[in-house]
Amino acid sequence: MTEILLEAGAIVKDFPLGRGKVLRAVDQVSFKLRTGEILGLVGESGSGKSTLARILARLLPQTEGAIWFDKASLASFSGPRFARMAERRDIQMVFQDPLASLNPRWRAGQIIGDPIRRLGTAEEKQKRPALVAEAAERSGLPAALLNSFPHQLSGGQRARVDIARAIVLRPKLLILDEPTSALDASLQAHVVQTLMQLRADLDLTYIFVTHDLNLVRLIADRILVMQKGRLVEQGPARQIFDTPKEAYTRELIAAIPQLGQRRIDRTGRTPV
Ligand SMILES: Nc1ncnc2c1ncn2[C@@H]1O[C@H](COP(=O)(O)OP(=O)(O)OP(=O)(O)O)[C@@H](O)[C@H]1O
Repeated sequence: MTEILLEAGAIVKDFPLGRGKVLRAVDQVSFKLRTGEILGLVGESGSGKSTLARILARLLPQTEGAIWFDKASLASFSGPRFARMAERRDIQMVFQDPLASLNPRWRAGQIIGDPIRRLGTAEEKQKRPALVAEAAERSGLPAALLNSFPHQLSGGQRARVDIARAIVLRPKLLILDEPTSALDASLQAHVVQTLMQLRADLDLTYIFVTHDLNLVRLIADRILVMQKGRLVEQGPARQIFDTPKEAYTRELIAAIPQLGQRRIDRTGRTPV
């Protein structure tokens, strides 16, 4: 059995709606993530996936509950203090819409190197150009594009800039929030292939947030199913697809178009 990398205990997130009312976006979510796993987080739009992902990445504070990462409690480290912690560099997030998340005034190389500037050691800062070049290459971004601004890049290239930024400090965990949803199907497959290769090469653990159950079925080890902020079902991917317990999960699966039509190899090798 591999070690637990992250544990979430009864996470709750309330957003204030005014007049004392709140929207409970995440409701008592608990799960464990093992080192090396690909955990798929699925559920319909508005079910709380992105909110949970942002809480786990420490981009948003939870209202209640605890998060343990690599045996340390993150609950007591929030906001500015967490930003300077070693754990901050070990958990990185890849975003849904890189055009919205990448600084439009920075060149790709500057964006990729930004985590080094903020969180890197003196040695990493000195080696920044080489580390940026390596992360770009691993992410499939041609070196010639490091001088480009985000708007000068294609959607696929922007996704690769965001991935390179996320891996430049060699994190342990990547939280990927619909990283390919802005791309067309063939580009999606290429980017997922790159992610699988990176995971194998850099020993990464993934939490993959997606609407795309077809993709999750192909790549995830375990799946969490969310509905209205609650975790309604969790288990090994095969079990979730073959013998779903909840009616909601059965509905999600029934809505999948053309199950199994795409070919993505978890090891990162190009399918033959
Ligand atoms: N900053 C916020 N303030 C108020 N409500 C919010 C905020 N962020 C999210 N919500 C609400 O929380 C609920 C969960 O949203 P969330 O984005 O986490 O769902 P999701 O499952 O990721 O959806 P999608 O797949 O469409 O991205 C929604 O009702 C949403 O409107």
